[in-house]
Amino acid sequence: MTKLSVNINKIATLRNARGGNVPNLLKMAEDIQKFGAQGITIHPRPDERHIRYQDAYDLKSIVTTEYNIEGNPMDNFTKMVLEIKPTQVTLVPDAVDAITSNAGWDTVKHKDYLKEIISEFKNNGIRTSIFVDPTLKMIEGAAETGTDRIELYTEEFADQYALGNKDAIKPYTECAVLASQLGLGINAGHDLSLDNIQFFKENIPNLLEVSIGHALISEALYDGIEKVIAGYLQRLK
Ligand SMILES: CC(=O)[C@@H](O)[C@H](O)COP(=O)(O)O
Ligand SMILES: NCC(=O)COP(=O)(O)O
Repeated sequence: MTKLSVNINKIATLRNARGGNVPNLLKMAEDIQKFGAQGITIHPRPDERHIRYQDAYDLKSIVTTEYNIEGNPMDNFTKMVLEIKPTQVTLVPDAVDAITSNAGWDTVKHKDYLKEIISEFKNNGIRTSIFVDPTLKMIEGAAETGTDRIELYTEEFADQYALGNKDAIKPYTECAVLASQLGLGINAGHDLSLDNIQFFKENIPNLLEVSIGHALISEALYDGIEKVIAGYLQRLK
């Protein structure tokens, strides 16, 4: 089975737009789990433009499924993760000012750095995953860091699939096969959606978890809009 971990960054984006507490991030996290999602993912960024560091602490007691915190292991992030002790930390090499994640780790160049930080998280009982592009060399490098899992960076697959290029799955399948052979667990994420998730799942052996946010929250808006408009019209009669 592949677990669905819902990334709630976009709920926080909406909340922050007005400075109040609507939508309520903690209530949404509770409900998302009540509706069956098997995990909650957050990716706090240094400018706290969506998830705030305080949200990460507040969510600790709300997330009763798998709590996955993603980010670049700079000092503040690492301190926070070690204090919260989520189920999993996913390390992403994004720049401080990145609009969104846009690359995986160079697991060869940064092997020693990753080894050190991964062992610190693991010694604290936190499962580790590292965000990687779908290239065999990066998977081999990942295995040498001691990480429990990798997260395949799926933006390229999602872009190509939307253009009708189903062959774009091939490097992901090859990397998943190699990762399994090397004893790595396999997660995936970025731009996965209702359109592409089934094809992705069917072609990736041993896919343990997907984290999905941007498309899922957008789809929830589209799916909910008819009901909400009807509710307003009813009250305006
Ligand atoms: C690692 C990854 O692909 C996601 O965490 C994504 O980067 C979400 O971050 P934003 O919501 O800030 O785009
Ligand atoms: N790790 C990927 C993630 O959490 C969600 O990415 P996206 O669905 O917002 O692109």
